[in-house]
Amino acid sequence: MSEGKEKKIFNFGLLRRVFQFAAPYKRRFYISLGLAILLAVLSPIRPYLIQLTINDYVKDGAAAALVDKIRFIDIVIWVTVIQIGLLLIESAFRFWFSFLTAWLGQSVVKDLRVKVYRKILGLNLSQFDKTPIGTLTTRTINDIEAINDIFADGLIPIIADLLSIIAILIFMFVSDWKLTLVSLAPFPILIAATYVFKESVNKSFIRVRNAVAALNAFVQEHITGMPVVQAFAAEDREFNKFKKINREHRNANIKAIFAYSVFFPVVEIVLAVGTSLLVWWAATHAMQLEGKSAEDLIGKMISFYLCLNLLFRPLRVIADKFNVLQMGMVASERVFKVLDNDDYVKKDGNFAPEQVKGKIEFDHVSFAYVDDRYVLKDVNFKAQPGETIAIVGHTGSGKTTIISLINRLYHIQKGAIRVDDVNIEEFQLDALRKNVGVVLQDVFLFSGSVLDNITLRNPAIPRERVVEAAMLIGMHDFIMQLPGGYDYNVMERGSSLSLGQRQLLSFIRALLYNPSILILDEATSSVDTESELLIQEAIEKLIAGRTSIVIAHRLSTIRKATQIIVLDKGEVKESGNHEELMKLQGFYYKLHQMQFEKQVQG
Ligand SMILES: Nc1ncnc2c1ncn2[C@@H]1O[C@H](COP(=O)(O)OP(=O)(O)OP(=O)(O)O)[C@@H](O)[C@H]1O
Repeated sequence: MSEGKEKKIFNFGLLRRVFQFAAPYKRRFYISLGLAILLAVLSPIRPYLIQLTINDYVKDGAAAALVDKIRFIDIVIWVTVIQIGLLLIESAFRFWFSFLTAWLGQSVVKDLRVKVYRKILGLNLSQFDKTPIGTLTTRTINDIEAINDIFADGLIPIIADLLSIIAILIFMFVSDWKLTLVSLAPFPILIAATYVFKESVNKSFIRVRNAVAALNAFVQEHITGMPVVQAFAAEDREFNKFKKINREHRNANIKAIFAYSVFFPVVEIVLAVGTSLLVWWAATHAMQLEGKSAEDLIGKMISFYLCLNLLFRPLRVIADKFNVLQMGMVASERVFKVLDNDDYVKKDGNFAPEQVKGKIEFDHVSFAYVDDRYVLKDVNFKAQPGETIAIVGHTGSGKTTIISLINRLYHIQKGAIRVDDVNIEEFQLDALRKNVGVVLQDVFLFSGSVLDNITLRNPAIPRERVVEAAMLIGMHDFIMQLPGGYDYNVMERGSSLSLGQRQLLSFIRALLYNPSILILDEATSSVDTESELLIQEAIEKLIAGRTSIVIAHRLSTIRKATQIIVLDKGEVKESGNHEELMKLQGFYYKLHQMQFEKQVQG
């Protein structure tokens, strides 16, 4: 996002939308606003009481002390008790106010995060191709946290501070406008300093945030890619890059700290000058006045001194709060962009069969991931229930794309894909996907137990069925050898298991869900002969009785396929069974010689 956009503070539409999320907590929201008003009204009372006490009791009391010492002491004690009482009430309200605004912020954050995550879960896969993972993580974690600050440290506290500033100013002006003007004479300096400070801190904050994002992205990426870094002995180079990003992070923070270090002494100096002017004016004028007027002025001077302190307290932090508000607004704009993304998977079909028979048809299908760069061109094929279709072709020919389209991970631009003669667009998405089992080459495992990874935490699948399926696939003995067996904790992304083992686990998963259609992307990695046999047998068991579409890398799978589709640059070059295609001596024949014959030799 450009910095120009970051500057936009008061986008009221945006603010209104943020506050709509507080609607379920309306009562607490209004209570916090009420408290803000109450605190504002309370703020000038203490200075006023002091003024009153000094004017009406202390100076009179001095005279009265000669007459009625006991009565004078009584009054002073009472005034002190009232002062303490007021302070306690104010503190209690302030605690309630801070707690409520923080509570509101956290509740809004909780609701928003659920909404954003639900949205992310439903986004079309093409969105994940376009948006880096780090960005979506930032939206769900950091940006939403910044929205919390709009409530806890932003708008409502700013309203509370402004109201108390206004209340104190009114009191001061009503009490003595000349004295007010004199003591506030250095204020324009403060306003200018606040403005400069706000701008400078804001710029530093943007730099800090970018630096944090860069640090996060760098560490995340390099820990994931550590095998590559170490294998290519790139540690030193990467370490130096890290140091550079880290230095930028420190520099950005130091800029912000510098602004704070200049601003706070400036505030203190302005306060001191204001106080000196107040004392100087009151003292010189008191000397020129006589009797009651002179004594009143002294009372006012003391209460104004308190007022100045009360004024400066919110002023010191208001610039900071404006920054927090501004950050929150920028963050909310980004979060709403995710919420407003209408490229989500539309579950609009209503055909929801329990179990499909498994007929698949690609009817003149053309597809492009981006604009009109078609990666599949006019693809046609049919698979009858129970048949196995093997897709072969060079790398980048569109094999993975074909299998991604069957369960509607992407929408096709031209043609139609039908399952049981019904266009897949007319299926209810869940129903379609329940019928299409997918086993990918790079099996993604979540951190959790082997059992959790097989069932995907579906409580409807009992452990016994998992064991049964594992036995059928031939994985049971292997799993039992792991420490903890089915409860063995698979590390993040399954790195503690080999590629072949991971694929076998996902075979068990597919078998359990018992889909009528199976999509299988065979792992290309070479495994030892024993595992190879295990995998071959498992594949046979897996595809038996289902319509299977296999991106085949094994000659054994290809030979057994009912039909082989030969893809080249997104087009079907040839199709038929192994014998037919070999006889043709065309594209498949050459591919076979190049890719598969070495398997026979090997
Ligand atoms: N998410 C994506 N966004 C944009 N283009 C993509 C995307 N995925 C694949 N492509 C492009 O589509 C074309 C077909 O890719 P696909 O992954 O289907 O090939 P493949 O035959 O499965 O290759 P391989 O055998 O290497 O897995 C390639 O040119 C690829 O660059």
